[in-house]
Amino acid sequence: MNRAEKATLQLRAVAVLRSLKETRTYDELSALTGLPAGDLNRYVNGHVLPGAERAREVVVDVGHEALADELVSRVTFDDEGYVDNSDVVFDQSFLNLVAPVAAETFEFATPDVVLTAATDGISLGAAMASFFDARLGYAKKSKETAVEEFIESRQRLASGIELTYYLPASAIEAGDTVLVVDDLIRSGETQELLLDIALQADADVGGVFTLIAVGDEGMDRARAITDAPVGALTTFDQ
Ligand SMILES: O=P(O)(O)OC[C@H]1O[C@H](OP(=O)(O)OP(=O)(O)O)[C@H](O)[C@@H]1O
Ligand SMILES: Nc1ncnc2[nH]cnc12
Repeated sequence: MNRAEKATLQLRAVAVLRSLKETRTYDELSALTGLPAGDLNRYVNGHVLPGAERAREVVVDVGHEALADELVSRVTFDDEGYVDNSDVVFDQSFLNLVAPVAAETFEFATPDVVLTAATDGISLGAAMASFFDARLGYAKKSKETAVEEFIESRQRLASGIELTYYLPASAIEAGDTVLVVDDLIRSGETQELLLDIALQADADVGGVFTLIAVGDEGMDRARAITDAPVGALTTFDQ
């Protein structure tokens, strides 16, 4: 790890601790992290940075678990098993915290472009793109007006309905590394379309990340298409 990477990791840990501190006392934060309250106070106030090893533990263990718990508390399921995750995808600050945790937890290649599907993937896509200093592209179910060239991918769903996603061709260049993200993966049909778009663009897939996986089907489908890391912040049973 070079100095810049170390500093980045340390600052990610501080961001995680600051966010956890917003709703906790130092004693509570100490109980959650296993770190002394005095150290936490110095980190949160920016007087001292955590060492690299401690920083990694904060981000990967504490940050991941705390965000996953928070996500579970914000998501509801209706009687037919459909997910309402509005309280997550409408909260850009929450998603901004997810980005460093996802980056540190899964070994995604650093992307040039974060690719997602409109509509609900966009806010997570924006958080991930901002974190990686990458461009954001979102495929839509309709053609954007005034755009002339699209990469399109069509699939007949289990229901028999055909689904097509369109991405303006200028969004990805050949050779770009693409991180595919979405708020939710269930069947994996949307992921299959997004990954197909990335492959049509001659891009390299650097990873697939979702906030919520419902069951394993969609994650397995993505893993069958790419060797890159495929990860979820939280997995719910089908
Ligand atoms: O793994 P899958 O079975 O493909 O499901 C996941 C997709 O479904 C939802 O989008 P939806 O198609 O409802 O569009 P929206 O974001 O515009 O609501 C969600 O945002 C994912 O993109
Ligand atoms: N909101 C949702 N919940 C569960 N599965 C889905 N597939 C597409 N949208 C979904």
